[in-house]
Amino acid sequence: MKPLVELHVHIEGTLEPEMVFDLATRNNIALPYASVDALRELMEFDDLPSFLDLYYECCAVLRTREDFRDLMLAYLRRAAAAGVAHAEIFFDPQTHTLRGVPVDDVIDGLLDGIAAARDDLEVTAGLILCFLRDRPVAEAAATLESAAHRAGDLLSVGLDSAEVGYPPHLFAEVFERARELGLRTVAHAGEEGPAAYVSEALDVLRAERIDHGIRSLEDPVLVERLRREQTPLTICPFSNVRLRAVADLAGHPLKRMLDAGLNVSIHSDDPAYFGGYIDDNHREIEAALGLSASDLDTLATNAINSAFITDERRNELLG
Ligand code: HPA
Ligand SMILES: [Zn+2]
Repeated sequence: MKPLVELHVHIEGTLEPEMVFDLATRNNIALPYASVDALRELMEFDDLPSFLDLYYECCAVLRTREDFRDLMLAYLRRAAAAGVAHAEIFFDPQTHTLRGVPVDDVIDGLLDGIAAARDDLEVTAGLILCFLRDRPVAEAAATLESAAHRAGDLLSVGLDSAEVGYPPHLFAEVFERARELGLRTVAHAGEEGPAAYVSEALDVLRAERIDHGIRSLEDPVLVERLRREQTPLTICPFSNVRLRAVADLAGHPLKRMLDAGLNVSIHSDDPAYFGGYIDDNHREIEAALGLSASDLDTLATNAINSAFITDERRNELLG
C-alpha cells in the first residue's frame, strides 16, 4: 500500500470545535456558541457560502504565532495517524491579516508546526498561500507583496473562497507575479462554478492543479483536454456531499472520472467541518462506489505524482 498524500486541505478547515473553545479561552475571546456540541450542530450547510460564513467566524480565535503552530501540529498528528506521508496545505492569510494578525506570524506559526511534526511524526509538508477570490483583487495583490519575502517558505499560491461570480481571470496578474516569485500555482475551480472556470484557471492562471473540478464533466471538450494533459484534479468527496454539490457518496462522479482516464486523487478539504479526514474520505468513497484494487492504486499514485516534491521524495513515496 502506498502512503497517502494530502493535496487539498485548508488548515483553517482543520480547526476542530474543541480547539475553537481552547483558543478562545487562551485569547480571551467571547464565542457566540454555547458549547462544543452547539457549534457542531451548526455544521449543516446548504452550499459553499453558508459553510464559509461559519468557517471564517471560527477563524477569529486564531491570533498568535503559537495558535497557528498548535493548529498545524494538531492537524499533522491527525494526518500522520491517517497514514499521510506528505501534505500540501492551504492557508488564507487575508482571513487573519484583516483581523490585524501579521502575515509573518501566520507563516512562522504554520512553519513551527511543520518543523515539529517533521521531527517526531515523519510527515513532510508545505504551504500554499490562497487568495480569497471574493475579496478585491488589489487586496490579493497586496497580500502577495506582503508575503513576497517569504516566497522561499511557500510552495505555491492558490485561489479559494466563494467561487460563483468570481472567475479566475480576475487574478491573472496576481498569479503571474506569483510565478515570477518562483511559486507554483493551483486554483479551486468547478466546485460550484461552471466548467468554463476550470478552462480559465488553466489558460489564464496557468494552474498546475485544479482543486475540485467536478463540474468539468459538463464539458466533454474540457474532459478530453484534462485527460490528455493529465491535469491533477484534487477531489474531496465529503466536502462535495456536505456542500451539496453532489447528492450523496454513491452519486459522486469520482468513478466516472477515473474511468474517463482523468488524474483524480482523494483529499479532505475542511475535515473539522465535513465529517472526516483523508482516511475517512478514502474508506467511505471506496465503499460507496465499490472501487477496485486497481482504482485505489491509481488514486494513490496520482496523488504522489501530483505533489510538488523532488524526484527523490516522489520515488520514496512510490516505493
Ligand atoms: O471548499 C472550499 N472551497 C472554496 N474555498 C474554501 N475555503 C475553505 N474551504 C473551501
Ligand atoms: Zn478547498
